[in-house]
Order: sequence, then structure tokens, then C-alpha cells
Amino acid sequence: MRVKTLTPFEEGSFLVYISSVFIIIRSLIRSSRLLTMRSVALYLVVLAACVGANPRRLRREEAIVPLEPAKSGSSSLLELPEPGPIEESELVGEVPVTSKSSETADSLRGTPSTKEELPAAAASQLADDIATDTAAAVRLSTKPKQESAEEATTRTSSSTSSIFEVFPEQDTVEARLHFSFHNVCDESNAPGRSKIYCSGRLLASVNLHHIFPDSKTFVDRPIKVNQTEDEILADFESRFPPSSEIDPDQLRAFVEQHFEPEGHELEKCEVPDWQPSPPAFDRIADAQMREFAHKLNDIWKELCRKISPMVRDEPERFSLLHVPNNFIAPGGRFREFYYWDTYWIVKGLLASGMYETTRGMLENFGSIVERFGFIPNGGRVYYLKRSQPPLLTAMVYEYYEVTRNRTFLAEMLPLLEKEFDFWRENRSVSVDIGSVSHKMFQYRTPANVPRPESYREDASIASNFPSKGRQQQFYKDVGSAAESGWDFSTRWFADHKTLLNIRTTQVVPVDLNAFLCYNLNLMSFFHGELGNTNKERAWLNDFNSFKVSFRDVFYKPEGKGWYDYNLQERQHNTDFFPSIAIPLFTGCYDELSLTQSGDLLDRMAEMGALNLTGGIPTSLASHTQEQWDYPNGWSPLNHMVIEGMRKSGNPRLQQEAFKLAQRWVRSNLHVYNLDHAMWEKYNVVTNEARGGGGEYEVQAGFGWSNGVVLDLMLTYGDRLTAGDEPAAPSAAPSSAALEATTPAPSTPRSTRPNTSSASLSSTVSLLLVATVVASIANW
Ligand SMILES: OC[C@H]1O[C@H](O[C@H]2O[C@H](CO)[C@@H](O)[C@H](O)[C@H]2O)[C@H](O)[C@@H](O)[C@@H]1O
Repeated sequence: MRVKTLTPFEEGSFLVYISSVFIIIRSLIRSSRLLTMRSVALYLVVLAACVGANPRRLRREEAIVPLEPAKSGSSSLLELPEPGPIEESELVGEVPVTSKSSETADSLRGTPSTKEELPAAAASQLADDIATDTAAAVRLSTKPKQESAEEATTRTSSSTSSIFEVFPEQDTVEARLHFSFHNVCDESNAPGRSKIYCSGRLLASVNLHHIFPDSKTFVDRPIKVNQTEDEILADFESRFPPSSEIDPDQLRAFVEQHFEPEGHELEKCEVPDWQPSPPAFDRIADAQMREFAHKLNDIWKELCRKISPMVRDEPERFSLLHVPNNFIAPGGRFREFYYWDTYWIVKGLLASGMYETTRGMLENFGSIVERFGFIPNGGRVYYLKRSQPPLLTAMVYEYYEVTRNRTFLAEMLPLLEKEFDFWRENRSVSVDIGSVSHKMFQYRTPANVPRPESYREDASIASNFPSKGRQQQFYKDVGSAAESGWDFSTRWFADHKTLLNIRTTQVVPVDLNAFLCYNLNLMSFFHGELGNTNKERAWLNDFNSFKVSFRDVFYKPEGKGWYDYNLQERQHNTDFFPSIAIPLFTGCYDELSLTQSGDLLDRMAEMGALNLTGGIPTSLASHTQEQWDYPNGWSPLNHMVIEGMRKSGNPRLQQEAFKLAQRWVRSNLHVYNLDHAMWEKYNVVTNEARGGGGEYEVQAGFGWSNGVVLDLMLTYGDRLTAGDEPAAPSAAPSSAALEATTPAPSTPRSTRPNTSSASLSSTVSLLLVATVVASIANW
């Protein structure tokens, strides 16, 4: 980062202003001399010179060079950590928020400023570094097991034993001291393409040289027919040897030569069970709302995806994972399935009466669990080392509730158990509260390299860290946050401030444990439905004992709710997040008294979470520009809070649930009328805007947003009204509730225009200087 220096104009501005006032007055007295042709010409020359040295222009140039070129021996932009021990101090220390680090992080949030990257020579050097490290990574990742218990999850569950019979090796600091490279995919789970889509110098160089504005584009592009990974990499090595500088135009041409455009592997999709007017919509009393429901119903056809048979027959050419049935994708850049999104998509499809499509999607997940032992974040090879919130069991429950299809349930149940085993064997952790040790769950990917779909963003931020060990830890925490579905949020930041201090693996999250608690209960229910009495009892026992642990670890009576627990700090994070109410949604509590549930409602109101026009915000942290923070509201979170309150049995919460549903649906409708689109997230403060922030542009479509609105419309069909937009006046939370004073803009920071007042004062300064010089010349 270049240091900002004051220009001579700024240094001398005080003197210039004083003397200019004096000289102007004097010149006016002798005005005839000031207006001679000679002085006018001189005036213009000086003005032109001043404009050429405009201090504002200099500052803007500085701002678009986000990183220092690599110095020899220093930690570099895209350098991958070498395998080796990590100092404990590297793991626990926080990065102070210096101007350098925060500016760098800001400029790397995927905003246009990142287009101006490193000079070519430095870039080439960095790519060389990566090549060396990546080669080591590939060698290491093909070594026998050790750190990849996930790949061994083919065992089926013996459901009569306790869920915690098998304890995995704990993820302690000591264990982490010895972890080595763990790639996001390798030859074991993505043979013939992992060195293109998950690691390697080609992947690094394409990102480093900013060949595509969105890092995800390259890793989604299929390899052209009759070409292999080895051939492409050999060609790359010969045309772009490590010792030479890479010309971005030539690299772009190389990519075009070897890769098809993104989306090439998808075909036109038919949705046979789609109906223009689903019967359930008759329950929606309000005509405007009913019309909105029909518009959303139409969108299912656009979001339908069918995978070409090529992907099944020649998987080495694709990053996409093959699944047998058509599915509904989120939309936009998200062309593949996404795990937790699918729960709300399923809710919407069931509302639209699309049972066949729903069953096909659940069967897809079944086939994925069979192949990989778990459900990855999304349907691409680069998602194969992390999952997302475990909601498959809940999806099967929703489908079963509507269809009562026991045959299907019997087919799916072993796979649901197998998925549960994945979490038990790979994501559990001991939490000691008082003298009792509880086995709980964490989001915790083993991968510790940049996410390929956000390679540039991750590697750039990691360059702030002094050691490779610290970089590895950063990648692991970033990947673990993506596993949570909340990528990214102050919820995972040790200092509650910046991504630089992300420590997801220190957090034991309320929602993940609430979801798995729900799974235990549902598993018992399913066995009961199928007449497996012993297993029904065994899962129920586990559910009951887990509920006790859940309460002991997360419930804070003085905080009137459930809060994430931080292993390092040994305390709860009492900031507001909608996760505070997710246990109500999953039923992971023993009857709350009316007072207790009322207290939770009051607490949420006190925090300032219930009075925003558009719905519930994701947090009250307004300083981050992360997409899972204020002022964004997300459909899944709003839905879970509403449903949790509705199911609570407390009339006060039930009334609030309806109010929140009304606000959420109205604000989605309002934005739909403005944009003719549904968005992945919304700004809940202005009520007129799609959401923003994060590392990619807000996406339209959008699977879970459509699903949530349709589900709420059926739940409250008799009462919901479109009303007069906007639904309610905006009432922002108190300034004490908000952590920072500046609201996050919905557009990325660097695209915001310069303020006109700054530009005006600068112009006035230039005119003054020119006047002074010209006057002196005429004195
Ligand atoms: O490419 C960046 C990240 O994008 C995804 O995350 C977001 O979209 C998903 C699909 O709607 C959603 O499930 C997730 O909650 C969003 O934050 C992806 O899931 C991430 O893994 C990825 O790094």
C-alpha cells in the first residue's frame, strides 16, 4: 500500500489562502493591471499546471493499488502456505485494525477497485511462488488419510447407540499446530480436474491477473471436448513458464481456447408438474398478493436446471457434480444446487404443488450422500470439503408431511443417518461448562487454502498475515464461515469488526446445534412412522439428552435467549443475530414458559431488531459491508424467526410473527414492483432496495426468496394484505443498538461517487492559487 503524502498544495494551503486574500484585494485596487492580456494568459497557464497536479487525482490513483508488490522473503499476495507447524501465537493473536489492513480489506471486497492489481512482474513472481507451494499441496493431499475423516464417511449408522459413541479427534490448538495442507478437492474426490478447479498455477494466475471480474467464472467453465487436464496444464506451462511474465490478454485467449463458457453444461429444463394456477393459491385472500404468488410460481420454470448427460459421461471436463434429476437453482451466478437454499426452495415448491420436482431434488441429495457421505455446500467439486446448514432431514420431513410417502421415507432414512454421521464424526467438539463436558457441533472445514470460487478475494486478504500458518488458519475460518451459510458476518469475527479477525472455528453456533437437535427429533419420528420402535426410542433418548446440553451451553437467563459460545473466550456473544430465535423454529427446548418466551421477544425488541420496515436484519453491525450484516435481511433467517414465533405457543410471539411476515412479504413485493425481480437478500432499512455488500453483486432469481414468500402467503393467506406500500414507516434502531454510525451503502464502497463538496473546495483552491500567481506576476 502506498503511503498517502500531502501535496505541496495541501502543505502550503494556509499560507496560500492568507496571501491570496491580500493579493486579490490589492489586485482589485489595481484592477486595470490584473486584466491585461499578459496576466490572463499567465493565469490560464498556472491554472492548467495546477489542474495537472490535482491532489485529488493523486489520491485516487493511490487508492486503486491495494497491495504492495511482493518483497523477497516477505509473505506474498497469493502465496499458499507450506505444510509445516504453526506457531500457537499465530493462531490466537488478533490482527490489529491498522489503516493498512482495513483499507486493504475494504479494497478487496470484490469491488471494482480490485481490477487494478499488481504490476505484471510482481504478479508473475507471485504465481511462481504459488506454483511451488501448490505442487507441494497436491503431493500432500494425495497422501493417505490422516486429516480427511470426511472421505471415510461411508459407514451407516447404528442408530441404537448414542450419537456420540464415536468421538473424532478434537480440533484443539495442539491438533491445529500440526495440520498441513488440505485442498478443497483433489484426486480422491475430483479425479482428472482437481489441478484446474481446486489448486494450481493456472487457477492462481487467472485470478491474479483478474481475467474475470467474478472469481467464480473460471472455475465454472467446462473443459472443451477432447481435452484433458494434463494436456491443458502442459500447454499452460510451455506458453507461460514460471520464469516469464504473463500477458493477461494471452492468458485470456488461452482460457477461451481450452474452456467452454460457464453454463455450457446445462440444458433446457422441463418442469412436468408445474401448474399455472396451483390450487393452494386459492387460500390467498388478497388479490394483489395472489397475483404476486402467481408471478413467483412462473419463476420456477426459469430457475429449473437440467444437467447435460456429458457431465455424467465425462466428469473430468466439469467442475459441476452430476445429479440425476432436474432441480431448482438459486439463480444468477448460482447455477448449481445449494444445500441449505434447497430447504426454502422445497417449501415454495410444495406451496406450488410441485411434489415430483421436490422428490427429484431430494433424491439428488440422496445420491450425493451415497457418493460423498455428506452434502457439500453446492454442486461443484470446489465445494467438496465443506457442507452447509444440515437441513436435508427437515426437507424430507416437509415432503413427507404433504405426501405421507412411506416408501420414499424408508429409502431416504439410511442416507439421512449417514449424513448425521458425517457431522458427528467430523464436526463435533467438547464444550466444558462448569464441571460438565458437552458434545456439541461446529462449522469447521478441514480445507485451509483459498476458496476457488473466491480465490482472489481470499488470497488477497490473507496477504495481510505475516506467516503461512496464520494464512492457513484464515482460509480455514473463511471456509468454515461459508459452511455456516453466513459468509460473512461479524458473528464470526473475534473482534466483532473485521474479516481479518475471522475465527469461525472458535465459535460453537446456536443454529447449527439447533438444526442437528431437530434432526435427532425427526429421525426418531421417522423411525416411529416406519415401525422401528427401538430406533425410535434410541433417537428420542439422544434428542432429549442433547436438549439438556443445548440449554446448558447456549441459554443465558440474564440474556433471555440463546447465544453462540466462544471456545477461546469461554463466553457468549450477546450481540443480536436472528439465530437467537432459531431454537424456537427447530423445537430444541423443553416447553418455555410464557414468561420466558415473552422475555425473548422483549429482548429482541430492546436490541432494536423488530422495528425495521423491511423485516429482521442479519445483525446490527452496520460498519462491515459484509452481506450477512446490517442492513441486509435474508429470507431464510426471517422465515425461521417467523415460524419459530408462530410455533412457540405464546400468543404474543404469534402476533409478532404475523406482523413480521406481513412486513417481509410486503417489502419483497414492493421491491418486485420496482425491479421486476426477486433478490437473494434485501435492505430491511429502506424497504425499497435489494441488499448489497459482500464479495459479489447481489443476485436475482431467487430460489429461497420465492420459496419463503410463497410459504408465508399460504400460512397467512387469510390475513396478509398488500396494503399501501411501503408497509410501515422506517424506524431505525437506536444509535446505542447500532455499533457504528455510518450505515452501510447498498452499493460497494468504491463505486460510490466522490462527494461534490470535496470537489468544489478543491476547485476553489485551484482558482485561488492561479489568481495569486498571476497577480504576483503583475505586481
Ligand atoms: O461465491 C461466494 C459464496 O457464495 C455462496 O454463498 C452465498 O450464496 C449461497 C447461494 O444462495 C448461499 O447458500 C449462501 O448462504 C450465501 O452466502 C456460497 O454458498 C459460498 O460458499 C461461496 O463462497
